[in-house]
Amino acid sequence: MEDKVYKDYEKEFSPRDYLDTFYNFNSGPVAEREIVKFSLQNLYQTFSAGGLKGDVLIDVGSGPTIYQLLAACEAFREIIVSDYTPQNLQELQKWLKKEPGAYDWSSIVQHACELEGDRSKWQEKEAKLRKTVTRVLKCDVTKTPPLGSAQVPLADCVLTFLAMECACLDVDTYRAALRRLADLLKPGGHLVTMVTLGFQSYVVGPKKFPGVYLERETVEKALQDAGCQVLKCNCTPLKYSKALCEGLCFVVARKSPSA
Ligand SMILES: C[S@@+](CC[C@H](N)C(=O)[O-])C[C@H]1O[C@@H](n2cnc3c(N)ncnc32)[C@H](O)[C@@H]1O
Repeated sequence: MEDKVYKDYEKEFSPRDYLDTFYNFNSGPVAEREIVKFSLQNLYQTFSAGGLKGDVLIDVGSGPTIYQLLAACEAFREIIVSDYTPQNLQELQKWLKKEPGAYDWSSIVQHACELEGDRSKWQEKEAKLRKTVTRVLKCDVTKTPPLGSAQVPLADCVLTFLAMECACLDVDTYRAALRRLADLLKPGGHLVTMVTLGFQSYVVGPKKFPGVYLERETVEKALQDAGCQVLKCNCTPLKYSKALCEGLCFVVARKSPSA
């Protein structure tokens, strides 16, 4: 691997390399598979019966991935996905429109369905998710507003998985980005995030991308200072084989009802 660190997602990030590295559920590294399972389990617990639900969920920094929406698509009427990188948005559209060459998520979708009680319903789940995602938008969490000029309703839930620590290269930028995400929420809405802890960099194909080093306490404080109360913080020492990091943290926070 080169020592050079790439920061320009638009020029350098390959969605297919990313998917092949981190979401090759059947034949990829055990660590990456266990992390997907950890994510799906936490998402299932958060959005299944009796959990969070509502009209609109906005996923910020979706990347080229859909696994993070498999539980939520049962609980929200509409899902808006967004990412900074145009080629990621194209990769998402390919899957949503069932175009030739779209990434095969079926093993991961089957695992999500197994958690819900019936692995065989994976095709229905894919159809449900395709129907529930209504918009695919460009976003930049370092800008205000992060979704640019797109008119979006205030969300019942903002989801952001493994993206803020890549988009923001220092803690102040991370904290500002979380405040922007909280601004997308209705009062009392929920912010659900998965964060790589002790993060330094990750490898996508032949390229290394940087990130910000975050500790659990920094994440919790940033959420509180963005006007959110942390309801759940589930950390694991699981580490990617293709990233320099110390663990992961799944967090559910609630924006103050009076904000
Ligand atoms: C590690 S990927 C995470 C993708 C996906 N959410 C997942 O769970 O695998 C990091 C993502 O952050 C996005 N990103 C980078 N800079 C960004 C910015 N300024 N605003 C929003 N997203 C950004 C990248 O395009 C990339 O999709």
